Amino acid sequence: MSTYKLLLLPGDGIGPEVMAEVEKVVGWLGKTGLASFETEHGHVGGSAIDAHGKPLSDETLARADAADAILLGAVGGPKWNGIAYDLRPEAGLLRLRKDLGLFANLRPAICYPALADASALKRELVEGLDIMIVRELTGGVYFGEPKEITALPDGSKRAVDTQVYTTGEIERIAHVAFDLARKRSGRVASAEKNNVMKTGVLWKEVVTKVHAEHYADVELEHVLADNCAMQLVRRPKQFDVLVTDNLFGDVLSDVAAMLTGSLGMLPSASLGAVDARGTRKALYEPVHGSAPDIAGKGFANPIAMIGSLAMCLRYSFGLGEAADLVEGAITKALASGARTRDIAAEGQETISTAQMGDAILRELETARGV
Ligand SMILES: NC(=O)c1ccc[n+]([C@@H]2O[C@H](COP(=O)([O-])OP(=O)(O)OC[C@H]3O[C@@H](n4cnc5c(N)ncnc54)[C@H](O)[C@@H]3O)[C@@H](O)[C@H]2O)c1
Ligand SMILES: CC(C)[C@H](C(=O)O)[C@@H](O)C(=O)O
Ligand SMILES: [Mg+2]
Repeated sequence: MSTYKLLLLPGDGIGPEVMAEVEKVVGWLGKTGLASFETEHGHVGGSAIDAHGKPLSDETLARADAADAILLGAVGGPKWNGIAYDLRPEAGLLRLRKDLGLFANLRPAICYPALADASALKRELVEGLDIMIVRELTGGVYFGEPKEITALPDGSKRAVDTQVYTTGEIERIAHVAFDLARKRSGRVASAEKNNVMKTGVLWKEVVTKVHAEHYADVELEHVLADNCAMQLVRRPKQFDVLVTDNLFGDVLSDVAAMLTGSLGMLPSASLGAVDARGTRKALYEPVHGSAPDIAGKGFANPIAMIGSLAMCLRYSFGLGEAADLVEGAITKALASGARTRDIAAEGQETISTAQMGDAILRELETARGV
C-alpha cells in the first residue's frame, strides 16, 4: 500500500481544535491498514506570524509543494488585526492557494438526515439537499491588480480592488463543474453578474461555449449571483452543481452552509490541475474560519474538518471506500444524537469538540467490526 505524505497546518483559533479530531481519524485509518500516512505539521496564518514573522514561510510552502495533500484548519483572528494587509494571517492561505495553483474549490453543502431540523430553513426545503459549489479560487477580485489604497489630495483615500478573469481561467473551472455534473444529476447552474460586470459577460460567454462544445448532455442554467443567493434560500434543491467566481463562491458557500445546519458542517477541497503523472496538488480545509468567538472553549464542530479528510481520501488518493466510511461514520454519529452546540436543537444535550471526534471514531470502529 502507498504511504501518503500529509502536511497538517492547524492554523489559528479553532483550527488546532478541529485538527486534533482529524488526527484521531488519520491515526485510526493507519492503525486499521485502510490507508497509510506520514504526517508532518507546519504553521500557517497567525501561528506562522508568531513563529516566523510571516503568514507563510518559504520553507512551509516548499513542504506544502512536496506533500501529497495538505489539511488546513483555519487562519486569522483579532490578535493579528492591526498587521499590514500583505502580512495578515489570511495572506498565508491566499499564497498557498495561488502558488500551488489550487484553482478549483469544491464546497459540498449536504444536509445530513438527522440535521434537517437544524437548518435555517424548513425541513421539506432541505431534506436530501446535496449541492456542490464549484468556486474559482485563484483569480478574480482576490488577486487582480491594481489592489491598493492611495491618498487623495484632499487627505481622503481611494481603495481599489480589481476583478480580472481570462478565458483560460473560466474554461478550466467550467470543465471541473461540467465533469462533476456528469457524475451527479447532470445539471449545472453558473452564477455571475453579466448585467453589471465585464468579467460576468466573459464568464457567461465562456461557460456557454464550453458547454456547447463539450457537454451538450449536461443541462446548463445561467443565474445572476444576487438572484442565486435568494434562490438558495427560497428553493435550494433546484441546484446541483453551482459554478461561480472566487468572491461570489465565498459568499454563496457561507449561505449554503446554513441550509445544512451550521458553517461547522461544510468541508472543502481545493484542487490544482492534473499533471502528466495523473496527480494534482490539493489542500483540504473546512469552509469556516478560526471562529474567535468560540476558540479555546472546546465546543467547535469538527465535522467540516473531518469531512475535509474524507474529501482528501476520495480526491487525492482514490480511497473512495475509506471516504465513504468516514462520511458514513459522521452520518451515524449525528443519527445517534451527537451534537455540538452549533447543530443542537433547543434543550438538546450537547457534546464537546473532542467528544464529537470520539463519537465519529466509535462509529468507524463499529462499521469495521473492531
Ligand atoms: N479558510 C479560513 O481559514 C477562513 C475562512 C473564513 C474566515 N476566516 C478568518 O477567520 C476569522 C474569523 O472570521 P468570521 O468570524 O467572520 O468567520 P468564522 O467562519 O470564523 O465564524 C463565523 C461564525 O460561525 C461559527 N463557526 C465557525 N466555524 C464553526 C465550527 N466549526 N463550529 C461551530 N461554530 C462555528 C463561529 O463561532 C462564528 O459565530 C477572520 O480572521 C477570517 O478572515 C478564515
Ligand atoms: C480567509 C479568507 C481568505 C477565505 C476566503 O475569502 O477565501 C475564507 O473566507 C474562505 O472561505 O476560505
Ligand atoms: Mg469564506
